[in-house]
Amino acid sequence: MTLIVTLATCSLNQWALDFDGNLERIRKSIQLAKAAGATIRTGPELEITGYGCQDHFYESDTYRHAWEVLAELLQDEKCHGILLDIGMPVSHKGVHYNCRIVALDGRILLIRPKMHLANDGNYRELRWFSPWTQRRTLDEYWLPPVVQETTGQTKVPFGDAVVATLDTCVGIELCEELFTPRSPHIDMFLDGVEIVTNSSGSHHELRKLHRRIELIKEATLRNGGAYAYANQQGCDGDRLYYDGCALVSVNGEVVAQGSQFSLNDVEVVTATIDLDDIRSLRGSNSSRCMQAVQTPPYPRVEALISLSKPSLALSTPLRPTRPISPKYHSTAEEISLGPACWLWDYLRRSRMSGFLLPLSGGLDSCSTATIVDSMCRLVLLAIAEGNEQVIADAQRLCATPEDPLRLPQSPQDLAQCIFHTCYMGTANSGRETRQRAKDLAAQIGSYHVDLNMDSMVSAVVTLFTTITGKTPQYEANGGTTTENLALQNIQARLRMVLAYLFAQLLPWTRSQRGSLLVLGSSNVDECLRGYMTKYDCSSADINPIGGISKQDLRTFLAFYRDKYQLPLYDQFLEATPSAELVPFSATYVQSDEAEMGMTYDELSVFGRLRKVARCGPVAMFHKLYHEWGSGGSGLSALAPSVIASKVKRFFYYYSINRHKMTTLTPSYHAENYSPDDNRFDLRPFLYNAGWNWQFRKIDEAVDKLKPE
Ligand SMILES: Nc1ncnc2c1ncn2[C@@H]1O[C@H](COP(=O)(O)OP(=O)(O)OC[C@H]2O[C@@H]([n+]3cccc(C(=O)O)c3)[C@H](O)[C@@H]2O)[C@@H](O)[C@H]1O
Ligand SMILES: Nc1ncnc2c1ncn2[C@@H]1O[C@H](COP(=O)(O)OP(=O)(O)OP(=O)(O)O)[C@@H](O)[C@H]1O
Ligand SMILES: NC(=O)CC[C@H](N)C(=O)O
Repeated sequence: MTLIVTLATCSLNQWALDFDGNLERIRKSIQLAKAAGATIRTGPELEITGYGCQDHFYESDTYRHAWEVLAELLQDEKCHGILLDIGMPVSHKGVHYNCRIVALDGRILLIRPKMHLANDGNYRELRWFSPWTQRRTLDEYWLPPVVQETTGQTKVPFGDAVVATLDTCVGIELCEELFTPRSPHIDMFLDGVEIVTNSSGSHHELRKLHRRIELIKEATLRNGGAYAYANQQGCDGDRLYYDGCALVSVNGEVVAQGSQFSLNDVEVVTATIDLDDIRSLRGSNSSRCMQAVQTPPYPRVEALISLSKPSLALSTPLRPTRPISPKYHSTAEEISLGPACWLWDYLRRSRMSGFLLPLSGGLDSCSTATIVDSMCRLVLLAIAEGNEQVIADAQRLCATPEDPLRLPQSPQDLAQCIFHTCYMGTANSGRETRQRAKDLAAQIGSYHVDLNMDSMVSAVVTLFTTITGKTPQYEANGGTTTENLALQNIQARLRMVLAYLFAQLLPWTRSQRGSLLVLGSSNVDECLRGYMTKYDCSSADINPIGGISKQDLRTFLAFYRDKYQLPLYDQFLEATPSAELVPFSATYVQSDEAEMGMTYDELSVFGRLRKVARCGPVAMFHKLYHEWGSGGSGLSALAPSVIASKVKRFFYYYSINRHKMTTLTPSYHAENYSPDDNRFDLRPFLYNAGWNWQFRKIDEAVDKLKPE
């Protein structure tokens, strides 16, 4: 007889330590799962506390409140009648674990601690938790009073076990366990487990989803079985955007997939599967059966529930969900959606009134502005779909004394309420950049200010002259490089001061309440090279593009131009990137790439080799010799000495400017070659920029490559 099971997994927009909000989102997901006919529900990793609590996982309050929230869920009868798999931290015998709680009808059946912790890149789970290393072993966990009173239980099994229901067997995996070479699901599936849940706290990185989906498909491809993946979604209080994409795979195929980027706080994804499909596939695979016989059994805890329904006996027959092709966004789409969703969460959760962006008419600040535009479009779509949370948040932001429940009527209308742009010109600013900034602001609908700040610059320079008796000059007027840089940096830095002043007072001038978040727009490449003034407009409150490369930003703007038919973007794409901080003439215009001594495309290559391929100067030279030199596939091979000088120049500038990364504005994490010193790329910031030993080795290699 066919046994049909409806599984529910979900993406929840949890927020670190927001226990009320997290509880309500979990509760809602359980109710939606039940309404969809599901008999088992899984949710994101550490969903009760939020994944990103970080050092709050040292605090006993975090554990105490997690139990209190769990007790509320257990005693809520609307959450009974379904097998629940809920995430929270648990302290056992003085050790902290990242756990899943399996519960049914108000009773806890099992606490399953994570066995393989995530500890690279942005992940630091070993800082707060220990892995449970006792394979297939159970201990007794004595419940805290708040749960004892609720469930009537005093102790429950704690450890590595699976859950036997009346008709099937369920295993549990937590996020990173899927990514390890010897994932627990392999042995669990071999031991007769038919459904594995995976609860994740997995954040977005451009082009990363493929890997995750391949691993999930692979999990059920060789062994047969069903795999239900849940993830957190949204900004839970940090630089990371968790990108949902709850998913169910059966026998190597995806049968259900949720959104990767969304403003919905609760998204439940269900799939109906036929257990017979799993059993018949397994029975026909002889080599798998032989391995299964040899697999040591897992301890089983019993759940007195039948997850399946005999499909033919139902008045409305349930049909297994058909396989689908997984959906992947292009990189440009990912940029238009991920940072936009993150900005919306940040804005509403910070309770600020909107954004202020110094808009220069260049590509970078144009990209930041475009991401805000994308956010406004997403908000309007969510309002049209009746998303109650988005409606409430938009009403708070757009309220007027006359209409406290005012809702924006268009993306431009929303931008007019919350988005402020400011062109801060000097004598060195070009007419074209000023006009482009104005045109872009009009297109997006931002409240735009176009000002000149020469009086401010000359006041500071005059003060300096009065005190020192010296007047710095631009190089073009006979000044030294130092004078030239100082005159540029003072313009750039005063823009930052002005930006914060306007962010604080612009709403007041418009009879609005509150103040604005200052947005930054340095991209990952210029940060890496240090081609920016420390504490200028790069020192903003948050930066949606700080983790995105110039190359990807160009692709993003071209995509946006085509998607919404906005020819104005051509002007930004065609313009030569320039800081416009020195006098220009008929024969000279400042250009980023000329001043940096390298192109943005080269910087992307250096950046990836430095961080992703973990290259020091010598390894980078070797790799680039194969890539760009005569051994490479490129048409115009570069001489070893040319490659050597490019590598040395990069490392020189990277190292003298590394200190700028310590004060980098918090940015949306998007790239695996991000130089973010605070969380992702932990390195010294005082280097011997001569790299004497390393550069000598490069010179020796170049000598060896010279023809005899
Ligand atoms: N090792 C170290 N540890 C800690 N701090 C250190 C330091 N070395 C210098 N510093 C500090 O950093 C300062 C130097 O940094 P900073 O003031 O930024 O100045 P700096 O890096 O010398 O110059 C700014 C760079 O950005 C370029 N730029 C300027 C303006 C705008 C743009 C643009 O794209 O819009 C680009 C400009 O061409 C130049 O390459 C020093 O005066 C000192 O205060
Ligand atoms: N004239 C200006 N008015 C307002 N903000 C400015 C101005 N010039 C620079 N800024 C701010 O300083 C940041 C850094 O300038 P930068 O020249 O590196 O970037 P950009 O002009 O946006 O892009 P690009 O590097 O492609 O020219 C800008 O993104 C912008 O936020
Ligand atoms: N929370 C986790 O275990 C996440 C780790 C995993 N490598 C990921 O990026 O999704």
